[in-house]
Amino acid sequence: MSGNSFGSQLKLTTFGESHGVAIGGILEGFPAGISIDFEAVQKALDRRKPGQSELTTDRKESDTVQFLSGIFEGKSLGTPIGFIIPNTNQKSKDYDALKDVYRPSHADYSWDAKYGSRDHRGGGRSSARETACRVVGGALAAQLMAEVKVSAFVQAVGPISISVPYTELDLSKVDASRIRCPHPETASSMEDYILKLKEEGDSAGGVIQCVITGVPAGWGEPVFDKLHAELGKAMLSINAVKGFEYGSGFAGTELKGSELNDSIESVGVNRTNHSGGIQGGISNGEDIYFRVAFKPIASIKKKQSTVNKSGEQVDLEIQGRHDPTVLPRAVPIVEAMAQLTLADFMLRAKTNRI
Ligand SMILES: Cc1cc2nc3c(=O)[nH]c(=O)nc-3n(C[C@H](O)[C@H](O)[C@H](O)COP(=O)(O)O)c2cc1C
Ligand SMILES: C=C(O[C@@H]1CC(C(=O)O)=C[C@@H](OP(=O)(O)O)[C@H]1O)C(=O)O
Repeated sequence: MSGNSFGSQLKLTTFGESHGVAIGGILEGFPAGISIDFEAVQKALDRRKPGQSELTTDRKESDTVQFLSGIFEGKSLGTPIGFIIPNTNQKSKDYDALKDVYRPSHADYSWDAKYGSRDHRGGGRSSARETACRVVGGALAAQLMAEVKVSAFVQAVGPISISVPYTELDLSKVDASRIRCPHPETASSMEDYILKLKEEGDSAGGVIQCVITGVPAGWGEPVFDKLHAELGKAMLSINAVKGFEYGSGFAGTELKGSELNDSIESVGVNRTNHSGGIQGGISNGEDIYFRVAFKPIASIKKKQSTVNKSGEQVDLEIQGRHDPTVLPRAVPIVEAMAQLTLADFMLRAKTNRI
């Protein structure tokens, strides 16, 4: 299996299945001499871990990370940082009924078609459990970029969305609601909507917006490795992601050039930021902002019709501990993938000019 690594200069490789002994990762290219803030890493993991509230899966994991290498006396050595997170609360019996039955819109059939066999328990390696390792990598990457602030929040759940731009939101309040939406009235409607669908045995999708401040002009490699292209890959590699747009995105196509162009006030300062802080694949020093679309969770209790491995029709009512929506737990995953992408480009930028 290839494709378990992300990044160029700073590279995260992850391994492990949801119901195996542990998941883990190796972060290569992390510079030596950095004092590691272990508390910040655990705090990020706590925001992603399962079992947080009735808006998330009931699986209870402490997601305590154990560092195995690359750190000595609290500082990075410049050598690969290896780590594991034990799996402690698997309920593999929940998946017995799914061994030979394909869940609609999960990864069951496509994995079987590709590999001929799979660890069906908890979705195996296709489970979003793997994303805990990305959060460790992201929290370490963030420690290389003191000036950069990455803030994600839930902007929409199903048909309910925040109607004001991010510039009018207090992003320090994201964690004030369980859904991680910084607009209190909208957050409450979002939670009601999710809980109603959960009661009906259904699930909800939505949109996460991410805002990044403090990136200087000059990060991003302008041909294949454009900053927005790598951010797009980072986001689209997260489980259940269906779309990515940055800056004016799809809505910008309805404007004229004269309306969309960011008119220039002075060198490095624009009057608007429809570009989303990226021009020609390179950061221009303004806020970077993008949106990520997540589909509703595939594993729902509501009756669905599917087939088993032998091709027989089966009625399926999925049991087990599933998230009614990915959104609140996906917020720290989006942040982590953005942090990994940015730190990689920060290190790459250091070789651009002597
Ligand atoms: C934070 C998070 C939690 C998730 N929890 C579940 C879950 O409990 N049940 C489920 O069926 N899918 C869950 N997913 C989505 C699946 O992992 C994903 O749909 C599956 O791997 C198939 O991949 P795809 O939807 O990207 O095609 C979750 C995704 C994320 C990001
Ligand atoms: C365990 C996590 O989330 C899991 C993601 C997931 C899926 O299909 O992606 C399915 C569920 O797995 P299980 O049935 O084993 O509880 C979630 O709980 C986690 O994020 O750490």
